[in-house]
Amino acid sequence: MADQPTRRGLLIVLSSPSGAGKTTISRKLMEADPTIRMSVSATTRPARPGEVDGKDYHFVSEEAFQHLVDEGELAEWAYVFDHRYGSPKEPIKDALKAGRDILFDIDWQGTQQLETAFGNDLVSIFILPPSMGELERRLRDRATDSEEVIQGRMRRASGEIVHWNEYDYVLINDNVDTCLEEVKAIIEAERLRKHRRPYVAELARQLVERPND
Ligand SMILES: Nc1ncnc2c1ncn2[C@@H]1O[C@H](COP(=O)(O)OP(=O)(O)OP(=O)(O)O)[C@@H](O)[C@H]1O
Ligand SMILES: Nc1nc2c(ncn2[C@@H]2O[C@H](COP(=O)(O)O)[C@@H](O)[C@H]2O)c(=O)[nH]1
Repeated sequence: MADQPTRRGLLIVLSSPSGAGKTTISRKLMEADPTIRMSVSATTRPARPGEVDGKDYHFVSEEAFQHLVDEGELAEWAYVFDHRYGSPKEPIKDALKAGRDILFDIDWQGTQQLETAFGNDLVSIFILPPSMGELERRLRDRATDSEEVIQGRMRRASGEIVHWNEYDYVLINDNVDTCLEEVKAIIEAERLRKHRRPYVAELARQLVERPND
């Protein structure tokens, strides 16, 4: 059989209120499927203990972030919890061209912007916590933020959740392993969609037009 053209890469977006488990699920997903790369965001928020510059985020100053915006180097950006966060454009273009999938851990504002820019190449997943009480427990148990920051994130949780219906899929992260399996199933199915596999349409046409070949 002739070489099959590479399928188009997918932009996979995970959003949720802070603490529902996006980062946990993203890490496990990339362990399970190393072909998926994480989009490393730029942010003006200070690094948490253990976070690595260039791996978890590109930690930049306000001036450096503004420069990225002015130079058009971000595919989307937004203010989240009083800091600026944005997704670099270049790795997205490279991934799409190479037929690789790229994973985003971003909020609803960024998702709307990527939806406008990349439409058909985007799959968006919203992750709900089982309850607000459990969300607060997870933020507290994570032990990465001050009480003030935790309270701020809890106050803004419903402002994020209210956007659930703008997403293609909505999952409940009660059990991490179950939620991870659901994310994997979504990605598997989305990779098989016909508009991402041009050779399927080509084969179907050939089978109809030249059934005796
Ligand atoms: N299903 C789960 N059950 C119990 N704890 C969980 C579950 N999923 C994640 N956690 C824990 O909840 C905490 C928050 O998870 P995580 O950091 O992945 O959230 P997040 O959505 O990425 O938050 P943020 O938006 O602030 O980055 C972590 O300590 C994580 O280990
Ligand atoms: N619109 C964007 N949102 C982003 C981006 N990177 C992260 N985020 C979201 O910010 C909050 C807080 O993250 P934290 O690491 O400080 O806990 C969370 O909801 C992320 O999804 C981005 O590039 N663009």
